[in-house]
Amino acid sequence: MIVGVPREIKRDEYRVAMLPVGVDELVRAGHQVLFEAGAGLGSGITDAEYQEQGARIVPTAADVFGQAELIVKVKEPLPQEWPLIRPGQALFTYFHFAASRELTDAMLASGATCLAYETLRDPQGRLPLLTPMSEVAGRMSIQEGAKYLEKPQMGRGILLAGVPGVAPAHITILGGGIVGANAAKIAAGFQADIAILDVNMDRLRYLDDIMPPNVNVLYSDRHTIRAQLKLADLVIGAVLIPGARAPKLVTRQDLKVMKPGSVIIDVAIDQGGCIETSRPTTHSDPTYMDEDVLHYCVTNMPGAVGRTSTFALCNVTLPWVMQLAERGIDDACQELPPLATAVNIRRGQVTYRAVAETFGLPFAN
Ligand SMILES: NC(=O)C1=CN([C@@H]2O[C@H](COP(=O)(O)OP(=O)(O)OC[C@H]3O[C@@H](n4cnc5c(N)ncnc54)[C@H](O)[C@@H]3O)[C@@H](O)[C@H]2O)C=CC1
Ligand SMILES: CC(=O)C(=O)O
Repeated sequence: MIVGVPREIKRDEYRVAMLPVGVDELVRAGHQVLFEAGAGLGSGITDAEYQEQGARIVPTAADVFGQAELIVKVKEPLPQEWPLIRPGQALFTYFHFAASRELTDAMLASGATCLAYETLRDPQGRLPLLTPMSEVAGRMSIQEGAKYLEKPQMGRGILLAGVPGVAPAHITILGGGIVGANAAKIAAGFQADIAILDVNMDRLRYLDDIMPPNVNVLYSDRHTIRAQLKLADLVIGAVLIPGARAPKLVTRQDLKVMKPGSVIIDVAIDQGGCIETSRPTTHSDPTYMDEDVLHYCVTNMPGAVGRTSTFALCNVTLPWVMQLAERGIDDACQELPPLATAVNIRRGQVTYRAVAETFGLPFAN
């Protein structure tokens, strides 16, 4: 199979979808790998390093899309890339379809098979291709929150840890999954005062067992969320209903009870965001003020720490790329149930129920 890796063109996206070891494995198995020139540079990997493993470097994205049967990417294709996608081609990347009707329509029209990293489920029900980036974003959310709570960044002027005689910051984390647990772990190290809210009681019991005493776990309902918003200096949005648009747990009206200059990091923005006032931002222009609350809603947080994130992502994607190349796209998806759960769109039809329901589109099983 010809596998292609284009350069990521999203703003401030420094990840690349394959490491030199991935090229080595594919070439050893008899496949060809095409790389767009410079694709790895944001993560500190040169064309020569890929070439040494047998990759063919081509000058443009059009060369990659024009020849490859399987495109392996990091972020969703952007409008400039849409015309390059061919019917029958397969794309393996983050899509987050529920956040964008335009992207969904474009991929339906393309005739391609779209395998989304974020919905691939393993036999234990976990999301192994989302997990490493959620670990990165969860950990990053606290360092970004700490920065934006500083007064020159428009925050309240609060130090997460406090000092002897002055209370630490209160951090409310909506959703206690991978992002939430990683955010709590880092925030706990800062000695902040933390509450994690979730609707999954088993998860809350588990977090209660493993977290230090400055982390409390609470059941997530309207009243508890509102009570927390009054206390919070920093809110982390970390809920997920896989494949679906994120539920809006906080309305514009709710923000009125928050302290002026408090900060929201809505990590769930890639699925539309869990705060009514959230809208996507970029690393170059990450924040805006609404209702006196500073919002940070960057849709590719791990892109800023591209080198760490590239290694973390490629460690988990490569085995699935190998399966797709070895078995062929359709056979791999029929024979391996986790790959079937990644297929969101196939040849003009929506094949992921939550995406179909989000947009009222027909669902094809
Ligand atoms: N902005 C970015 O760059 C990145 C965003 N993400 C996103 O972060 C979000 C969270 O991801 P993960 O932690 O991996 O998901 P996860 O599935 O591990 O955790 C989500 C949690 O939300 C909980 N939840 C669902 N409904 C809830 C409600 N009403 N109230 C409270 N909790 C609720 C679930 O029970 C679950 O524990 C996803 O949208 C993911 O795509 C992940 C990585 C990077
Ligand atoms: C999960 C995701 O959207 C990202 O890592 O950018």
